[in-house]
Amino acid sequence: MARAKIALIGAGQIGGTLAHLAALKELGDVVLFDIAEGVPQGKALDIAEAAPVDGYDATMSGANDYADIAGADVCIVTAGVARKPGMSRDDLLGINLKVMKSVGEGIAKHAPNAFVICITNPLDAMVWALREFSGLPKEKVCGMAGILDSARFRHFLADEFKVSIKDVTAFVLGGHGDTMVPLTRYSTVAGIPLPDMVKMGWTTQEKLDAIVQRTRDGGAEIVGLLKTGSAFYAPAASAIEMAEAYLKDQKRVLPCAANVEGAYGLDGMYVGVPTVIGAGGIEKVIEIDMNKDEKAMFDKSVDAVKGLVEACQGIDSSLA
Ligand SMILES: NC(=O)C1=CN([C@@H]2O[C@H](COP(=O)(O)OP(=O)(O)OC[C@H]3O[C@@H](n4cnc5c(N)ncnc54)[C@H](O)[C@@H]3O)[C@@H](O)[C@H]2O)C=CC1
Ligand SMILES: O=C([O-])CC(=O)C(=O)O
Repeated sequence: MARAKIALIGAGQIGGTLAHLAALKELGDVVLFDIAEGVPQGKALDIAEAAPVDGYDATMSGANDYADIAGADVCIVTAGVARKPGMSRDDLLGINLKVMKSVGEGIAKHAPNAFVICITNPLDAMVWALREFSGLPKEKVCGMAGILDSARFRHFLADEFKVSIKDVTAFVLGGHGDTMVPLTRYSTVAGIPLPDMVKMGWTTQEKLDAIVQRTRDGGAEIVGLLKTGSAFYAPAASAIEMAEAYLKDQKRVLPCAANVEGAYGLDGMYVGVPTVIGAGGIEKVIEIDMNKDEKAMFDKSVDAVKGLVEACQGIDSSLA
């Protein structure tokens, strides 16, 4: 069977890391696309030159022309600008919206059958705009954020409980911003929900609350440390998990920004929810039961995303 083709739109910090991970996992042949001349070609050559050492079979190429992504099975979009200290993700909306327009048109023309994973921020509004601009089927366009936010939550929890990361599960839903919703009731240590871990004396409610807040601030914490940009290793690993689920038809249950129609009382908007990812793309949106407090947090997050979508519509009248 022919190898899959993976197009990485944006060859910056996340794009380069995605290419390397895709190669190490032998997910397919990789095309790195960027408007910056030389950068995608340089990164592609550098990663190809690591293949003899690491022993992976995957071709790497760099491109500045959308024609080179033709027939891609997966497109992962990181094109745009990352924030710097003092900025919120939402400050990137105007500039990255224009980028989504050109990327959406490029994918629609050259890779209309691809499974598209958007990473560019502010995530939920950008994946919505990318879907609008590309016109691709809703189940084939989604956004990466929930896996990253949940991974951060899992890391902090494993550290607090001094247990293996393998035994910690977490679900962070809602928009990828300050209002994201880490769900403690649905996050566990070997199946034991976090509120029970508090009752069992493994931690205190205060410490758990602080971990929840640190998770919400997880992106800003890295931006504050790096100063020149934002996180890229964990974001790339998270998107690769989604691409792999699609390419291998794994039916993984993963929190992703998906187009939610009907579930959660929503009417076709993108927000972070549990999904099933397989060969059909987003094959299912899972509607979980939320108590009053959880629903209130989720609704607040939905409202924040709606505000950003309206801001996009205000900037580009073709989206209205
Ligand atoms: N969804 C999430 O959880 C996360 C989202 N992000 C976001 O991902 C995006 C990328 O982050 P990095 O890779 O660190 O940024 P970066 O600045 O290293 O890379 C972005 C690349 O996009 C390219 N680019 C700009 N305009 C373009 C266009 N019109 N067409 C094609 N390429 C274009 C740039 O030349 C650059 O190489 C940012 O918006 C960042 O905020 C970052 C981390 C997590
Ligand atoms: O914080 C940022 O700007 C990048 C991002 O979305 C994250 O790392 O969660």
